[in-house]
Amino acid sequence: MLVAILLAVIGVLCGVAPYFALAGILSGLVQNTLTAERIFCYVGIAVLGETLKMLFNTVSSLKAHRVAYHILGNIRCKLAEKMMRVPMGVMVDTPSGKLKAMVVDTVDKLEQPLAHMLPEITANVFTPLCIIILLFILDWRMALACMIVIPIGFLLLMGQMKDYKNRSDRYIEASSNMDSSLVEYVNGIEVIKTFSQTGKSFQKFSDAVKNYHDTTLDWWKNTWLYSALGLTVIPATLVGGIPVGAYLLMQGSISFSIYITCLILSLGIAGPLIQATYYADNFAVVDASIRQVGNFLDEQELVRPSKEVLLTDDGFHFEHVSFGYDKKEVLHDITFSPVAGGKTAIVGPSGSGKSTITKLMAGFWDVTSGHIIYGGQDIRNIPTSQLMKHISFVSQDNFLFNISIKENIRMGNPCATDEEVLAAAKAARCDEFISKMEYGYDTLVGDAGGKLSGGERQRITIARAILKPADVVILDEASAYADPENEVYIEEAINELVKDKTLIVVAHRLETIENSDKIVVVDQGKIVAEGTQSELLKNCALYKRLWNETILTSERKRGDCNA
Ligand SMILES: Nc1ncnc2c1ncn2[C@@H]1O[C@H](COP(=O)(O)OP(=O)(O)OP(=O)(O)O)[C@@H](O)[C@H]1O
Repeated sequence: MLVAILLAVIGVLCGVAPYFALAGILSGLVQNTLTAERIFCYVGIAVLGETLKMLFNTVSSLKAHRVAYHILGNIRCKLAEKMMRVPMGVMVDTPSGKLKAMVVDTVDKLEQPLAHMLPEITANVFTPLCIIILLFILDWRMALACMIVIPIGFLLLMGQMKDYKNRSDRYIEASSNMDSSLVEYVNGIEVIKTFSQTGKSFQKFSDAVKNYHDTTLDWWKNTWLYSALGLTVIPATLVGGIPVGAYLLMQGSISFSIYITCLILSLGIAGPLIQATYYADNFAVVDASIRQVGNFLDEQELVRPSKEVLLTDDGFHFEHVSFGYDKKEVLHDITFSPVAGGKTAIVGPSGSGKSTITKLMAGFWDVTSGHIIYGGQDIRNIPTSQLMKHISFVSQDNFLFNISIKENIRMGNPCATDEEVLAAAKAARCDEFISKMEYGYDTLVGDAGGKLSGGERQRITIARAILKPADVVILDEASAYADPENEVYIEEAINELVKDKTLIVVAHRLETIENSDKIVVVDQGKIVAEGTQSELLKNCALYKRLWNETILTSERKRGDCNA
């Protein structure tokens, strides 16, 4: 960047040459000393100056852009890395449109200032400075006369900086709101159409667009007068220079060539200065953008060590764990141990805290109090990457990346061979439907997305988990894909997944967990009972009620099928 600034300064200095050449021609003309060779020489100086100016500016701009895009790339990578380290809550609570706006648009706003502002502002301030020094060397009275309008013009321009910080904050907020409501509108288009919410949802987006429009217009309404006056006054250097110079000329205290040179040189002050004020505008944008990016980078992280620790076994233990997403506690003093090497089911009414328990095991959030122990260590003392080597987390959200199906499965174990990927897909009962696709395992998920059913997507994510050599499988059992055929396939896939592993399953349909080694019953964030199916049916009224509801639902379903 320093090289870019230096080159820009040299470029600007070269740009002063044509002014000297013009002054030389004019004073030669008036003093009758001009010859054809002199004219040729002056034109040569002017052309050379302009050419060098263009050359230096181009190289400077190239260098500055390279640096700027390097910086933008670094900021974006830092933001993406940060997303991996902040608690999941920060990611869940921030609309995806807002995150997109920050990583793409806010960071993009730094391109202009970085690539242009630093070299050009330096060059544009340096040139007028050189001209002013030259003017003072030529004649200090002419220098003052020419410059008298500049402070007045700047005072007028300063008027537009009134309330600048608030205005630029409002502008960035309005632009980010417009982005996030557009992303929300696009992501939710299916729900919007299904529930005929088109008008209401579109209204939210059009309100955001209107707000952006009003904010921008409001900004210009507040600044245009100051800007117009300032930009008219600053270039008017001749207003002081011509009369004062003429008077000094009549008095005989300056020569005609000094008079003409000063007037022409003074014309070179305003252009770069005005250009510099345009870039100065960017300071507030830089400030607001950096603050927004900085706030995210300063978000508190889940603190984990980087050095791997010794894990003695693959058993989990909850010891007096309490947790709340915000201030409201949702888990209260939970103590239990899933069966190592066996199957533990977590059951309870909706909203009782089952999924939250599993998310805490995967380290997505930190507990408020108490300890979650894995392999003899508090999970806060285990590096995330080490913990994740031991855990496969299969949630209801069957997220597939827009890469080939094969690569989606391979994410479970990047070192797996094609044969291993195929074996996992077969075990997860995916092979049949994948093979029927035109490009088979190489089909891009984006292309196949419309063709994949919810159950098929889930089986692909199970294949991914089968491939991962983890000791513990945490399964947030899906209740959504309950058509009989898929249900059978998914159950078979899950049975393959959990062979010889510790399984912790959040169960919504109790028939699938009746043979568990341990069933933990959760109600309103507390563990109310634990034991086997037969023990709980005897001792736990809540479990008995949930079981009866399950039986009733199954019978109703069977009745429907028979009918
Ligand atoms: N990201 C979140 N931010 C704030 N509150 C949350 C969040 N996720 C869940 N909750 C709240 O925590 C409580 C427990 O939710 P959790 O998802 O663990 O229940 P659950 O038993 O798994 O429910 P379900 O069976 O319906 O999936 C609920 O009151 C829920 O509203």
